Amino acid sequence: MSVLTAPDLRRAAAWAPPSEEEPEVGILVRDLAKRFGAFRAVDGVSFAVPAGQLVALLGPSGSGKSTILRIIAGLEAADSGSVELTGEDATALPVQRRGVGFVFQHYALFRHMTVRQNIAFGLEVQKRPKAEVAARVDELLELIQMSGYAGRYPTQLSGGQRQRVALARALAPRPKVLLLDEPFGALDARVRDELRTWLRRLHDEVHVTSLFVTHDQQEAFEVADQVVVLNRGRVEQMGPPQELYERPASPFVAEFLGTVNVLRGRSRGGVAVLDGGAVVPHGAAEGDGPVSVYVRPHDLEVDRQRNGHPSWPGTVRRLVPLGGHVRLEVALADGTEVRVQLGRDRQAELALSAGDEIYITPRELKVFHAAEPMAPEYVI
Ligand SMILES: Nc1ncnc2c1ncn2[C@@H]1O[C@H](COP(=O)(O)OP(=O)(O)OP(=O)(O)O)[C@@H](O)[C@H]1O
Repeated sequence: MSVLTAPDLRRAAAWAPPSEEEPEVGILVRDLAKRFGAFRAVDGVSFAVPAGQLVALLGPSGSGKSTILRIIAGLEAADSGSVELTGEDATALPVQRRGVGFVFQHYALFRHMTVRQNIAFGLEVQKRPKAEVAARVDELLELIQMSGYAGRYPTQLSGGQRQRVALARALAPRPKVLLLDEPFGALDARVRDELRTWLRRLHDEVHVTSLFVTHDQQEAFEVADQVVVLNRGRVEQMGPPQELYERPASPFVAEFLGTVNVLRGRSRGGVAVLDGGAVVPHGAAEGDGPVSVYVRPHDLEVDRQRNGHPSWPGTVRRLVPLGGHVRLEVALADGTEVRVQLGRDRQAELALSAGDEIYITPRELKVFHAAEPMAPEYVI
């Protein structure tokens, strides 16, 4: 998380927008590295944000997200690596010449300025003609659906409204790229949810290349065209949300993106034998040795009898009704607990209750070799 100061913003807003056509890559970072003392906060990070896309930087706390964003903005200098913004090498450019707009969680609006004055701020620093400023502010007020609030002060707004104004203020000078650092992090869950939907719609209208930092997987999935997953200052994987979810490149990505059952076993000749004795045919992990099998709760089918496919016998320990589906907690033969997500209709057919003996069949699973390096699958 970062805190921007008023001088930071003033410097950034002095940038004058270019008029040339947009290139294909909005943001390109190559081999970025940054240490704080002996600690490697960013450790060889490369990724590209295609022009006009909204990309999320997703990772746990301390994975280096904000540091990367600050390096792209020019608020922090990298030890090595490069940053290109819309095709131009920006590595050595000062913040005011980068053409970036920021929205940060903890950067409050200027309290002594009205909504209109806050949005106009960047344009006034650029000394734009008054009529142009007024027209642009009106346009943005409409875009953020706050035309009726132009004369209010920040203290007279809700948290969600303030962040909308912060976004309009960042967009006013038509930045090349927009950088958002947990912009909804301080808001309550319901408002957060509304603002995500709103941000996605807004982005579909303005198409400004945007990089969005979040530690919340659901937020990244709802808002972003693509997600860059970070872990300990390194990129684990990048891709469209569904692809990451369905084809995680590492155990970290599989575990970070939603609930997953992890079963241990040994692989030999393309077949894994789990510690409990269950057998998993696969072709995924090369070689023999210890493996971890990752399977999502909704990728497990349940039957009362063996169904002809390799299945794992287990006992239902608990059923938790969760509206549209039921969560089963199942103990396998060796006592391993597995979570299964069962559709309401399927539960109506099976009428399961605690203590029932069942067979579960994985539809989809991913096998990782214990020795498999957690290397990113993609590198620019
Ligand atoms: N100025 C600094 N001096 C020393 N250490 C720092 C500094 N800035 C960041 N760090 C450390 O670098 C690591 C990465 O920080 P960063 O803020 O980039 O992570 P993050 O993924 O954005 O985390 P969060 O979601 O908690 O903000 C953290 O361990 C942090 O303590």
